[in-house]
Amino acid sequence: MSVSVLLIEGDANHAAAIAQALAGARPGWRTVAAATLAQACGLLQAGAAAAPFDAVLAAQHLADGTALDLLALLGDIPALIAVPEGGEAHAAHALRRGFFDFAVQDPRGAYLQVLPEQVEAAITRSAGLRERRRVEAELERTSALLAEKTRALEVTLASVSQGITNVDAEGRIRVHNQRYLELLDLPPALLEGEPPAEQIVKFQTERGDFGPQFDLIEPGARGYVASEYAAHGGRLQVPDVYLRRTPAGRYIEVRTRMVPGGGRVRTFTDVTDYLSIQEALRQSEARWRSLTQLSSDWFWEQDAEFRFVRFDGSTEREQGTPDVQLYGLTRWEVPHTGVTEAQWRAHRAQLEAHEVFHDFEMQRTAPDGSTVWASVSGEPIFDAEGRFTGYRGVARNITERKRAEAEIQRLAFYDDLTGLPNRRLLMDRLEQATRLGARDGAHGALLFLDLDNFKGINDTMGHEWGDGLLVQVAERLSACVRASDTVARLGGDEFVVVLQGLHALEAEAAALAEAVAQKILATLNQPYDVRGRTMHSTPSIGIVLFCGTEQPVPELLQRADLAMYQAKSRGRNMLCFFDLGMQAAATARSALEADIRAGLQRDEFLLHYQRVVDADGAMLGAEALVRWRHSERGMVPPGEFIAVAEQTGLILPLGRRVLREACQQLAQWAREPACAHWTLSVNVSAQEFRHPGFVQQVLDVIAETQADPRRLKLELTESLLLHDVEDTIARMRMLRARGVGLSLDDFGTGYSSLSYLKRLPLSQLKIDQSFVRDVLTDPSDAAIACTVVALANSLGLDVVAEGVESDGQRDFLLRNGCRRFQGYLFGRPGPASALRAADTEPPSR
Ligand SMILES: Nc1nc2c(ncn2[C@@H]2O[C@@H]3COP(=O)(O)O[C@H]4[C@@H](O)[C@H](n5cnc6c(=O)[nH]c(N)nc65)O[C@@H]4COP(=O)(O)O[C@H]3[C@H]2O)c(=O)[nH]1
Repeated sequence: MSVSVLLIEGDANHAAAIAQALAGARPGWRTVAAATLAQACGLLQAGAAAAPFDAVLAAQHLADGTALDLLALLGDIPALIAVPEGGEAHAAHALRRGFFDFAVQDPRGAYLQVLPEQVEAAITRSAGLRERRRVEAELERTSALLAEKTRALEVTLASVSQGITNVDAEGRIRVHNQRYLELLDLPPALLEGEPPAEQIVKFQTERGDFGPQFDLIEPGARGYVASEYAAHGGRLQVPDVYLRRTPAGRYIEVRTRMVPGGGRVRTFTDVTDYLSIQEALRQSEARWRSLTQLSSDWFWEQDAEFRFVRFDGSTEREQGTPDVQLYGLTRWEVPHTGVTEAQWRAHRAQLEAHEVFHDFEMQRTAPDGSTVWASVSGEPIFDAEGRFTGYRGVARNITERKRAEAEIQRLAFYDDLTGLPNRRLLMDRLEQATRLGARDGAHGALLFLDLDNFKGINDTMGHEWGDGLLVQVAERLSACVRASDTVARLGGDEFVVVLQGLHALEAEAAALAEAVAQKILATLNQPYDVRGRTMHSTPSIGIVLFCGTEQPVPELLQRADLAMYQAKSRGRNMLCFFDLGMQAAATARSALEADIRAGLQRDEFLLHYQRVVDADGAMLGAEALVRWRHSERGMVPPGEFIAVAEQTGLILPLGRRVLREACQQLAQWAREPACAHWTLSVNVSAQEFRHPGFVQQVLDVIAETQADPRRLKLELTESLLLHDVEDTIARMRMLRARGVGLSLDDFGTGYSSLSYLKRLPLSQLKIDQSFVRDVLTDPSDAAIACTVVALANSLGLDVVAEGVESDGQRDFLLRNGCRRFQGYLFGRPGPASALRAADTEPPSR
């Protein structure tokens, strides 16, 4: 073998000699001598780079601390130390410290004696030794690494939240962690000595861990039935993943993984919390499902660009649009109505500001053409980082509510029959019109219309025709004015037209208003075709101008109403502007009303009586005529207050008083033989007669006063026949059944219809004094008077002529069959006492 040796000796000559000797003994060896450590270092360094040495041989005296330095340079080559024979002890320290590998015997204590074989053997032994050392070092490092890894594994196993076991091919539990013991509540001692897994199962079985009470309620694919497991002694082939329940009530998910070599690793995970969260989630989803399925609301979600991405709930039914048509669209891209541009802008601004919004209402047309109203509320959605991801919310079909609202609005503000604004809306529009007038200085006009003959039409033809006429009048009125004007129906046959912005000058405005009113007159005068019948109707129109808010709206209406009455009293079918004279009359009327009220309270009303006589002038009875003994005005005749009493309803208390006094008078006469046969007529207004309690009131008064009903005659007027004739007849029959006489006053002046006359249970007709007055001079009045007498006779009724002032009149009437008379010719109305006194004397002619 060719060896390269570095020799180091403190003496250069010695070193060289040794090198030479070695080289001589082994030709081919390279022997290099170094006399100093520094030199040796240099050579070694050079050798490491170029021609490495196989060994270094040093003299014993170098086996001290300095050898350390040398050794540092030796690298991986054997280091020999030459020691004198038996001198190894000297080198022991260096050898022990590993500075040198071997001590080479030098029998004579000189290097010269170092044999090449010794160097070769040293090199060989050194190689083995080094290899062993290397292996040992490697082993040490590996076991240290293993120990470290084992520690790390143990720490890991101890810190994981799962229980873990490793069962080898023989079924012994080789590895387990603390968590495994905790989860299955196993005593640590049970796992000592790597016991067979069956031993654990046995322990658990004995403890009762697998009783039926731990069966999973819903074993399903992932669960297993604990009682079965026990029955199989733990040898049940369990699935790779299953769920078990522990006596502690925890749910453990067990996963088994086979490992190479036949063993298996099991993990035990406590999934109780997970399951309860899952259950809570399931419940929550079930709730959500119930909500969406049972509620008529629907739920929606949009992405960050406000496009629909999800719908839950009865959307198609309620929304009127299938979901699929809405996905990917924004709310404003879905065809809609009922939302103005400004409302959309406001809504989009809200969305862009990521604000919560409530009850945004919109309207869509469903595929079937119906209108669907929806109310939408929503809130923005943000992800975990707070980024806006869209909107979600709820929507509700509010079509019914909208319909109801519209209906309420219609009922509240519009007339049901004609669809025109009603009084409430009219008042509102009038307020607006007067405010507008105040701003722009233009006059407006209020036209108050009443149909002249409407009541007659309604009564004679029926309500259907009356309603039909009103609808057509409404249409014609609307056609006569501008869209900005208002046509309203106040009720019955009363209409109001509000004309706005006519003219700044009053005269001009009046002319314009009159033109419109004339147009209305002409239009409403045209014949109507109602339910196939041609009808005629005319209006009376009252007009009042307004400019600004000076006159309160109710007063304007009142003035127009007054003007309308004026138009009526001037002959109907005409228009009349309001003037202050009318106002004065109205004021006087309300003063009179207050006065009548006070008069009733002060008991200022009394009765005068006017005689009714037979052909011989003998007294048959009398007519009671009310008088008002006014504290300031003296005796006021009924002509001055009856009409107002009728208009204001005061006729009811007044009439009651008259009836009571008349009946008392009758009862009084009954007690006096001379007058016991007298009858007494009492005037009854249509309004009184129609009052629901009237018949009973008459009967009560009769009973109370003990008057003989057969002596009482109620004088009714023809105006009674204008309303509900059947009811009138029924009431009359009730009174007649109790013996009360009924007389038709003023016959021939009003609406008398012969057909009615036949059906009315009357006992007497009165010839109105307007016919009697001119009976001698006016042939037609004479003819009427004679006809009434003939009619009464043919119907078997008494007939009385009233207002007879002259013998001529009396004689004419007598000649023509009239046997009863009343009038100044026989006596003026006066107190009852005067009546009796007069009766004792011959009638004054
Ligand atoms: N020119 C003229 N007039 C004559 C003559 N004879 C009687 N008169 C008047 O003619 C009226 C007859 O009463 P009427 O037709 O029922 O008309 C009555 C009646 O409609 C009503 N009235 C009177 N009293 C009552 C009452 O107690 N209740 C009701 N509801 N109305 C009454 O007032 C009307 C007027 O009553 P009065 O002013 O008392 O006027 C009475 C009477 O004074 C005559 O020969 N020539």
